[in-house]
Amino acid sequence: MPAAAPWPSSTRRTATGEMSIGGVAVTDLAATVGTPVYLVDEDDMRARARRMREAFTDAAGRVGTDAEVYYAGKAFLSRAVARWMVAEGLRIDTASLGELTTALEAGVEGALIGLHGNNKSDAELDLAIERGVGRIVVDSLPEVDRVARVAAVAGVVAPVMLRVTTGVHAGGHEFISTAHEDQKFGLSIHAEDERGQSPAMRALHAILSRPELDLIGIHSHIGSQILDATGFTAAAAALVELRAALERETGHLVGELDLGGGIGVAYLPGEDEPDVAAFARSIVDAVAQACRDTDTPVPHLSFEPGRSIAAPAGITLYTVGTIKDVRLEDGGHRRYVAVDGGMGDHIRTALYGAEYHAELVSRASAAAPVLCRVVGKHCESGDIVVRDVMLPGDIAAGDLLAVAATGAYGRSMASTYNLVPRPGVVAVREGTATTIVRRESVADLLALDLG
Ligand SMILES: Cc1ncc(COP(=O)(O)O)c(C=O)c1O
Ligand SMILES: N[C@@H](CCCC[NH3+])C(=O)O
Repeated sequence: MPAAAPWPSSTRRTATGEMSIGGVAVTDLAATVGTPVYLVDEDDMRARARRMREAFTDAAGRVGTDAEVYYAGKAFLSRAVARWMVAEGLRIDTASLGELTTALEAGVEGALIGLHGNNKSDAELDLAIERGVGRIVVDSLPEVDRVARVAAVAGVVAPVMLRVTTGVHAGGHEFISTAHEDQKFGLSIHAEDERGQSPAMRALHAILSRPELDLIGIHSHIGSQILDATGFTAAAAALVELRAALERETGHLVGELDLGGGIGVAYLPGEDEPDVAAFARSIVDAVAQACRDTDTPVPHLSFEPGRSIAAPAGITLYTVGTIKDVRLEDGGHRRYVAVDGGMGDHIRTALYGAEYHAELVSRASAAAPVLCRVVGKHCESGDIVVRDVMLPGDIAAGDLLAVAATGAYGRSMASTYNLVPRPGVVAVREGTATTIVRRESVADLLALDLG
């Protein structure tokens, strides 16, 4: 049977066609908090986090090691989300001062936080070291010195990993695939300098030469929205080989390998989500095989999924406004259904050509479906939320429309283009709605404007 639309797990429809999530009717929610609004099914997101942790720890246990899962906060982070993740046994991966501070302010211990960034600020490094962050993922050669200097001033030894690029291409759009060589992240394990050393190996040696740094691991993130494990298994083998080569050259056996995030999700009806347990087993088995091939012990493992935990647990709820039928050059029509948000709260369609699914969720309709394009209210013709979707032909102003699987990279990538304030986020669970991120107001935006 083809997969149903990827709504959060607690999604239901009443006999009158009203959608509810977490036991909360979307019509009640729209009436009380307004639209647009992001909803997150707390139980679904937590269950996804738990399943992810179990999948990787079980897979690791089968090959005699253990694994940690760091939730990638870039997908969507708030203090509540950070607490949910830690309560489910995950740690938090951060990539900016804002994410790091949010995790810390949620009460997450520094030791359970990782810090990424290809151009980390002094403030980020200072805070990470001051709060005893469990790992700083070094992304360049100059950063080796920078982290060592901050650690020296603080009088601590900083735990660091090195982010490397393996040449493996994987994932969706070019902008979200990150381990091919011609991009800004990490250091290549391939390109060699005049001494025959790769930039990654050079940086590993540099880290080992600094007493202020403890090289705890090697990291690779190959991309995002990846639907089969082949890229991960190739990257895993490359990391194990690099680790073995470093041991041969220096005698230092790195304790941990991090394979990054990137597991994909279903965005459309008919798409299947990857089986996380099978995914985890393939990756971990590839590590174990490469360790046998190189005669090295299986390392401790870690992973950084974001999208696969957050995306399907969240939706965006909009109110329909202007509807326009536009005549096309081929004589046909396209129905433009404008909603009260748009590319400000939903940039992935414009940025990556991402595809989404939307439905009328405030009532049932027996009207024949028509091909629609859901657009926003911004001053930009590329302001498209859902490029093509069948909606009932009687869709009208005032109807509520929900877009599925917006829980990751929706609110976290939102902007205030056209000075449109960003929507809030409401967590729903067992009939209760809790605002976890307040809706922005025009007054908030004006408060930044000093005249
Ligand atoms: C270093 C790193 N870790 C983790 C992630 C999370 O990826 P995803 O949300 O695809 O799981 C990303 C983003 O792609 C990343 O750059
Ligand atoms: N922002 C990307 C994912 C992160 C890519 C970079 N790490 C997306 O919406 O798909």
